[in-house]
Amino acid sequence: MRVLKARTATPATGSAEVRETVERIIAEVRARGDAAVREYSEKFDSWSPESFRLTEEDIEKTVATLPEQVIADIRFAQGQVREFALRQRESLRDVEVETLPGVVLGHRHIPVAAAGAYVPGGRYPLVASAHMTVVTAKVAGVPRVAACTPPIRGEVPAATVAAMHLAGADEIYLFGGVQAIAALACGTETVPAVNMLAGPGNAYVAEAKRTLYGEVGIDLFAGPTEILVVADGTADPFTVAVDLLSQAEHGPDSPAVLVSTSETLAREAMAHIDALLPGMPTRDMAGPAWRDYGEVVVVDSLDEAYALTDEYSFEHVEVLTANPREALSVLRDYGALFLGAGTCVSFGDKVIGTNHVLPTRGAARYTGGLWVGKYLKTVTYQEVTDPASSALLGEVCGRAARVELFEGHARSGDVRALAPGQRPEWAPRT
Ligand SMILES: NC(=O)c1ccc[n+]([C@@H]2O[C@H](COP(=O)([O-])OP(=O)(O)OC[C@H]3O[C@@H](n4cnc5c(N)ncnc54)[C@H](O)[C@@H]3O)[C@@H](O)[C@H]2O)c1
Ligand SMILES: N[C@H](CO)Cc1c[nH]c[nH+]1
Ligand SMILES: [Zn+2]
Repeated sequence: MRVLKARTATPATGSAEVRETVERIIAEVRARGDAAVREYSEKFDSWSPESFRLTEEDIEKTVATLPEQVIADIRFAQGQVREFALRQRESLRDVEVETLPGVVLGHRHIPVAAAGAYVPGGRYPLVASAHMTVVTAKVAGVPRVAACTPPIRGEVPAATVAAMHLAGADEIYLFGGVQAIAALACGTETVPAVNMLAGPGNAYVAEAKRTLYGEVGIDLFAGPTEILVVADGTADPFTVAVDLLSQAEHGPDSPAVLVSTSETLAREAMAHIDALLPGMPTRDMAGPAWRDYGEVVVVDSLDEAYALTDEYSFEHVEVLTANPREALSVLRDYGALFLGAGTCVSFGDKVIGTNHVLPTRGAARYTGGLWVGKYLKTVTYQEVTDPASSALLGEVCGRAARVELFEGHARSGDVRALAPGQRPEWAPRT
């Protein structure tokens, strides 16, 4: 393995500075509600409207400002996301089985009653995150979806508001950052609390969700964007360079990694990046990201490339090789996989229909991305209608509980093992 370019910085996600800031803002919002939300919104976003929640009239006026093509494209993307989410929902069957005569065990998928959908907006208006969070929640059957996004440079992000509205959001708030996450999780005088939070965000937003987990549910840890490209000598180095920069532009803390079996391709891709960066309108993000978090590694075989890719456990993995589909059965740890040159991470981000809210910072080792299943609670139930089965279970339960020294549990089993009218020997004589 040869490293042609190494990263020079460590991401701030989860750093002491981020954790302290997050804890302070959450404590303030918990203690002082709307007043604290307003203070932090003023401080970080120069934003202090009369009400953070948009009225129906505000929403209609905002949607009306947008060109028809923008609305049509939002509808197209939401149609793709909805279609895939519906199919995924259909794949989740309720289960009911009889494991012994008259012993019925089952599970049901019940949507959470209220979900918060965070749509990022600090640097870019992430319109598509509204499709991913709100459409998916609605397909899951969540009755109340409260969506929020920060203003973008002091302006209402009109396309994001339209996307939230068209996706079916029940409430739309214009606030962002930790204060928004805390308001939705803890509730304030004007923001009813939700049961679960979903959506991506910067290091502060991701850390806020992690901190509040337990008090509310969260979808997953979805922080600053990451991309890893696996390429062999058949890949186009220009496409490799363009795709790496496509995600580096998210922010100066977005890692972009190339793992290649071809040193020639790797060097050509690096040269293209150097040539492309100065003319890129988003070079202020992509430039530092590539400089500090860009990596290029040359490996001896695709097997080595796949092993290294699993080690990185990145959010996005593009496979640009002669036989990209091979990676599907080999790779284990990634958020989303993009097979072949016909597609790219940007398709997943915007239009193709898979969800772009994905695990970062190694979370792909234990979870996939957002999907309908994340908004559902899989709960079990049981019923025993055959007295003989109830008696059998009671006997085994009594013995098993006494092995664990749980006399109270054992007695619940005992009473099911008795004939009608019988009393256990441990029952007090009256
Ligand atoms: N993993 C995923 O699925 C995924 C998907 C889309 C986007 N993303 C990531 O989402 C992020 C979006 O970040 P963003 O910043 O543009 O928008 P954001 O909405 O996540 O964060 C903006 C908010 O951060 C707060 N903030 C900014 N500086 C702060 C500070 N110093 N202290 C406390 N709070 C502060 C502000 O209140 C602001 O409203 C990017 O990192 C992007 O890569 C991830
Ligand atoms: N790449 C992001 C996920 O990390 C999603 C996104 C939306 N728009 C642009 N990008
Ligand atoms: Zn992106």
